Amino acid sequence: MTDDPFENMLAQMDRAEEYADVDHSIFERLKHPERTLKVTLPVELDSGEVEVFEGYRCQFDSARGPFKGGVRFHPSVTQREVEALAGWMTWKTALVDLPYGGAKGGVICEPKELTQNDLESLTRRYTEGIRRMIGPETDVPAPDMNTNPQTMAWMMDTYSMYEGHSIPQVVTGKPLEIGGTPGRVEATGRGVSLVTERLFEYLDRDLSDASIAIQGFGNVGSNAARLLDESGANVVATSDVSGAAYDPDGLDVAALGAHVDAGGLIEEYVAGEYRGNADGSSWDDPDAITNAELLTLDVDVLIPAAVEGVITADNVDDLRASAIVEAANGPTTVAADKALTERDIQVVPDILANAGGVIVSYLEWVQNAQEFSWPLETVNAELERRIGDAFDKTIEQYDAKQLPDLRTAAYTLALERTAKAHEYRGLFP
Ligand SMILES: NC(=O)C1=CN([C@@H]2O[C@H](COP(=O)(O)OP(=O)(O)OC[C@H]3O[C@@H](n4cnc5c(N)ncnc54)[C@H](O)[C@@H]3O)[C@@H](O)[C@H]2O)C=CC1
Ligand SMILES: O=C(O)CCC(=O)C(=O)O
Repeated sequence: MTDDPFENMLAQMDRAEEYADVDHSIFERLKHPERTLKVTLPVELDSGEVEVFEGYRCQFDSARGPFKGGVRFHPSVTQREVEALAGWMTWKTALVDLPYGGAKGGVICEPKELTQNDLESLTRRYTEGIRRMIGPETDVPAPDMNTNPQTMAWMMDTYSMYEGHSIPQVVTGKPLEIGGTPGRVEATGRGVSLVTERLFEYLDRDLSDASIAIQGFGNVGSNAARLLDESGANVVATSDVSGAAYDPDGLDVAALGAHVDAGGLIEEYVAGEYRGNADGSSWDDPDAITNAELLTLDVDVLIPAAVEGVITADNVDDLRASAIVEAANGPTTVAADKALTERDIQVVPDILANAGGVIVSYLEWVQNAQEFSWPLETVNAELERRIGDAFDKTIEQYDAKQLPDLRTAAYTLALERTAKAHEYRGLFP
């Protein structure tokens, strides 16, 4: 089996093809990104050195509307990864029925080693590099790993400088003060929490009795943990790149959030070096475990919310969770997926589970176009309606067609919708 996320995305498509009502020639067309731009980004760092970074923007498919997708800053970014992520964006926007195609961007860098000035210079350089590709009607970036509202503000400002006037809707996930929407920062985590609740309703199980392990405590993982904790579930483990914290009686999610917001690592938290209150003392005393151990905990729900390719043929037999909700993009390889299906472990696929972010990005974009702003309650209600509807349609497809798993159900819907758009538009000769 391959570690290449693009091959994994193609293999997921192949698994769905036999059940999807899609002409094989159009299906073959859907396996190729429309275009990928590679940019070279020389940046003068605060240290005085000039470092040359590399970045990408892949526009995968635009049959259903403008390209849409986040920008990732991470040392392991590759062109293939960005192309896989752009493909997943295409299936995600189709599944949740947004009038968008799919795109993704990435810059190879280690943000932890860069100052705030360095990050601003790099972001502006990257935006300049891809600015002929993006635009409010063509391709609309958003945050992903290691990027945030501040990154989007720099992108919006750089793009606007070249255009000569402010164009807020060129990116989503902006700060509120420059056209962001309430609810975007926590939207992906909120969607993960809503989808987990729906899954438990569908399985006729009680979420308030459930134990949950979440790999990754960044934007998505921490918000999912907070909202699931608030809904009564028991978050027993979480992690970051430094390691994992585990307490079978349940973690103090609020304390962990305060620690991480103050710049703390999970390995410091489990060592008792707590940054959340003035005297540095911690009242939570979890065990230190590894990220690998977190994945195999005996829990009701496992939520991978960090990087792709963490559930593989090598560890799938050791997994003990009875359900998996994929908050990260592409956390499960196809080989592992088949094993999970055979073991009857329900997996809510990434293109459904983490779609809350792009749904609220769409709501931000619509508000920008209308030059009108909505209150948080309206945004959250619309998020719940849209992700709930996509969940129900995926379940209907799964039950009606007796499909092997929820990913196949989600992919058949997404592929059929995207193929239909190609047929109507006549992009297929
Ligand atoms: N931010 C968003 O709105 C969306 C994000 N996603 C996906 O969710 C995942 C997480 O994204 P964010 O929370 O935005 O990123 P983030 O940068 O805010 O947080 C990432 C978290 O994962 C941890 N991490 C990184 N590498 C790791 C590793 N090798 N092992 C264990 N933990 C590791 C980090 O320490 C951090 O806690 C990604 O797969 C991303 O593509 C999906 C949809 C939308
Ligand atoms: O909010 C968006 O437009 C895209 C978020 C994203 O990158 C993702 O869903 O993977």
